[in-house]
Amino acid sequence: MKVVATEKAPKALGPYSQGYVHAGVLYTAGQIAIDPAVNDVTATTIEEQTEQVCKNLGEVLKEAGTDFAHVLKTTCFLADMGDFGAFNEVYGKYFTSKPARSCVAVKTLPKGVLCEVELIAAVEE
Ligand SMILES: C=C(N)C(=O)O
Repeated sequence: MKVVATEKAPKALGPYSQGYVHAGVLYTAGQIAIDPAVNDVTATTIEEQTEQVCKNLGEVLKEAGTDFAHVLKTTCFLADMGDFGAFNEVYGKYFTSKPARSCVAVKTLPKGVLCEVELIAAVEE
């Protein structure tokens, strides 16, 4: 089991890691739209926040030695299901292999953000 940690993605907000690799599989924490350069949420719209989330996940994937093409499953959390279409527009640019997915609306997310995404990906060994 190997912990994944990169300064190119936001630091954990609590007692968790950015990701773990075990048996050739990466499990990430949920990423929210924190810009790691300033350690804060600067994006405001669902489109901007989804971009930042995907960029953050891209850095965690890279650190683990894998990429978006190897993602098996994502779980997406939206603060408002009314954002579903706009979220999908940006999400679809990154997850072009269309991994399995669950998408749910939740009451609130950390730091009051609009979306959070976690994923499971294969890591070539
Ligand atoms: C942002 C998170 N992944 C968390 O608080 O668990």
